Amino acid sequence: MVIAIEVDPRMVLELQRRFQGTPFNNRLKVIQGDILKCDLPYFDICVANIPYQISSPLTFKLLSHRPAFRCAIIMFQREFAMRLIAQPGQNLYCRLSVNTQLLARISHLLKVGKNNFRPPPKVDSSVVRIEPRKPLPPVNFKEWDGLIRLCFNRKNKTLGSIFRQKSVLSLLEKNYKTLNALQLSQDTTSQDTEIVELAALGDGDAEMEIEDERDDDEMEVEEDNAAADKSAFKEKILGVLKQGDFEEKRSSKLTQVDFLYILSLFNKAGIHFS
Ligand SMILES: C[S@@+](CC[C@H](N)C(=O)[O-])C[C@H]1O[C@@H](n2cnc3c(N)ncnc32)[C@H](O)[C@@H]1O
Repeated sequence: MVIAIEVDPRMVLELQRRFQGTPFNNRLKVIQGDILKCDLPYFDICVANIPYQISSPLTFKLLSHRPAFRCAIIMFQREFAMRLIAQPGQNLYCRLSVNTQLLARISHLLKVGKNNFRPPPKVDSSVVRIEPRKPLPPVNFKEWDGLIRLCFNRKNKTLGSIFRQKSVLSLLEKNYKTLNALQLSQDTTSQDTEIVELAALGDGDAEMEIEDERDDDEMEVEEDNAAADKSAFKEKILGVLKQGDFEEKRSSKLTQVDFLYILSLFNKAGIHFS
């Protein structure tokens, strides 16, 4: 059975008209709808000539569909196709390349020049084959994308300089503290919980009083402690990069395996990206 998904009702009618009265008619089901919004049915093979503005969301929608399909043959704008297949060290190697290649094997099948269309569009096209990896690598994809997003924000900088940025350090420190706090709260005994609950029954103003009574010296000590915490955290992050010899490396040259290794080193040190 062939299923066609088409958003434009005129195209739906045209498809149905063309197949009516042919032996293929009862093997074609046309669904009118937006492919990005509808639930995809089970499929084995996908063949698509798509509007190029949905290239990225469609690719990831297909790749997250379960059970995984066997193969997709899709025409994309040439540059998008080149990004999909780009390898470390190539100009177009980017977050899209790393993320799609983690989930699928991608190969370039065919160049389709703009003059093959009437009227010719502004861009050239390419047909690409996408085969989901089976099994998928055992990785938390949210975490993975969090790491890749940071690394490719400035793909030609060294990882050392990316991970020294204040915004990056504070994001990671926030994640680190949140996860530690969650861990702690899971580890607490029921007795501890009771104490916390009882404390919550106390007079809310007590906290205010404590805050008002802190003198300047105490405030300074707290600021010093916070600064020491920050610098210790920075050293922890840089220590992880040094451990894998990644501090001077640039994302534009790193492979899939390198990124998986970096993620595992960070995770082992309790650092998470989502
Ligand atoms: C590049 S044309 C290809 C038309 C035809 N399939 C062909 O190969 O000649 C893209 C088609 O996708 C349809 N389309 C655009 N956005 C869509 C969406 N989000 N979901 C489903 N179909 C969509 C358009 O109406 C159009 O018919």
